[in-house]
Amino acid sequence: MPEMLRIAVPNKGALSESAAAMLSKAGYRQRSDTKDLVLVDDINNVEFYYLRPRDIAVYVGEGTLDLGITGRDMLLDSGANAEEIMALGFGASKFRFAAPANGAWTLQDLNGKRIATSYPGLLSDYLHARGISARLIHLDGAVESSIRLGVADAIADVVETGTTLRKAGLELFGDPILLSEAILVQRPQNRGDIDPLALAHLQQRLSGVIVARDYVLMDYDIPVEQVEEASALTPGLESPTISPLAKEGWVAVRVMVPARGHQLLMDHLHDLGARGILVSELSACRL
Ligand SMILES: Nc1ncnc2c1ncn2[C@@H]1O[C@H](COP(=O)(O)OP(=O)(O)OP(=O)(O)O)[C@@H](O)[C@H]1O
Ligand SMILES: O=P(O)(O)OC[C@H]1O[C@H](OP(=O)(O)OP(=O)(O)O)[C@H](O)[C@@H]1O
Ligand SMILES: [Mg+2]
Repeated sequence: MPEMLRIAVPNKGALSESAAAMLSKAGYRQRSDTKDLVLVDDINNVEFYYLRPRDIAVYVGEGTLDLGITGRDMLLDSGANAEEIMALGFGASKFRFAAPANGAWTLQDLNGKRIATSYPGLLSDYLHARGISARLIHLDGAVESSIRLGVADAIADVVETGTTLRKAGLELFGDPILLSEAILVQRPQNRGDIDPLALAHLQQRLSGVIVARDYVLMDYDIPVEQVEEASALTPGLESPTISPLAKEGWVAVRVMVPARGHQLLMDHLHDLGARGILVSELSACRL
């Protein structure tokens, strides 16, 4: 039996529920009590450690744990030696500058100013690379209040919908500093090997969940003369499966299509002459 894979999972915060849900869909046991710190999944030979997402890159970077789920922004901010190996398609956010509305700020205006942030590592790398010298004010959270309260002139913070910024009377400026999402990280190669087969299975399972989330399975019948045009609309991931139908001159097509916009696709296929168009949700897949 190879050694148990040890995986860190966010214990709370913006990423924790989606991370646990993704692992459950991928067939792994997850904790039922949010106070549990460790969970052993014997069947899959995996041990899950529930940790603060900010600390996960540190544990994995030090090689104490094999793998972890965290935010790309948190990995880069930590400066830890963990390596991003897969984007997980949830927990998307932008890391951006903001300042009081109508101030018409530019990046260069930050020279000599105070910038509040919970991500000082990420921010100082960015400013340094652009030759901007500013004073960083490191706060734990609720960074949007720092300007009104007089400890900063501008902020660099996580923005998802932008609601928090607007409520604080702030507006964005400059390009996004970073586009972040939840990622899978692995420990550096020089900190010991990860069983390659176990890692491949984990990644295949997670990819399967991502694809099952973003695609649906579509079946339709169509006259042979129209099948080429229909296939161009529904090329599938590799290519559509086309089978003969008992009805002369017709074929059946089975193909995966993006979940987003599939109703519009059904309109177009129907206009082309397709009939019996069925859509089924995917619960899992392995490509
Ligand atoms: N709306 C959001 N608010 C905060 N973080 C978000 C949001 N959407 C996605 N994220 C991502 O989630 C991660 C932050 O997670 P979390 O909320 O646990 O951190 P935290 O703000 O430091 O913790 P806490 O708020 O519990 O003190 C980052 O990778 C961030 O990019
Ligand atoms: O663009 P929005 O959708 O408004 O989301 C972004 C806000 O949410 C997060 O705060 P959180 O609730 O994690 O509190 P914190 O600042 O104390 O971490 C983040 O730090 C922003 O303040
Ligand atoms: Mg937060």
